[in-house]
Amino acid sequence: MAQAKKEWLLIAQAALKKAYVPYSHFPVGACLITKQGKTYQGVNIENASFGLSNCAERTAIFKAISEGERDFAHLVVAGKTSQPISPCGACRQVMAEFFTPDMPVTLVGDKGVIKEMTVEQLLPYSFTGQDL
Ligand SMILES: O=c1ccn([C@H]2C[C@H](O)[C@@H](CO)O2)c(=O)[nH]1
Ligand SMILES: [Zn+2]
Repeated sequence: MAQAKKEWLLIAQAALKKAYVPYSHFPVGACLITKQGKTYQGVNIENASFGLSNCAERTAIFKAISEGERDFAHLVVAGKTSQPISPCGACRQVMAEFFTPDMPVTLVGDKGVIKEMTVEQLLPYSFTGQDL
């Protein structure tokens, strides 16, 4: 694996311990990489009103967007799952909003198994601004 990608993986996994998950005890970490190589970490942040919880992927995306970033190269998502973690539907839709269909998304669990997908593979035939 390329050195940069190893580092992104470590950044996503390091985020796991910052997740705020008092209800699910299911931490998720993310590392979003811009085309210029800057990284944004994200974690899931839960709420006593469960539906207000925010996933790690969207936390990383919203952090970057609110800092003015628009051009992204890669997203890495890490879970403590036996299989590579599977992003939820809401996050897939937000990915489709901000990422190109061919952008790579790396999914990892805690057994070292890595799944490489693209945004389009995660959400085929997505609804976007071009449909409006
Ligand atoms: O890809 C995923 C899947 C789930 N979660 C969060 C949402 C919730 O806090 C917890 C359990 O669903 O995991 C993420 O952050 N990312
Ligand atoms: Zn999600």
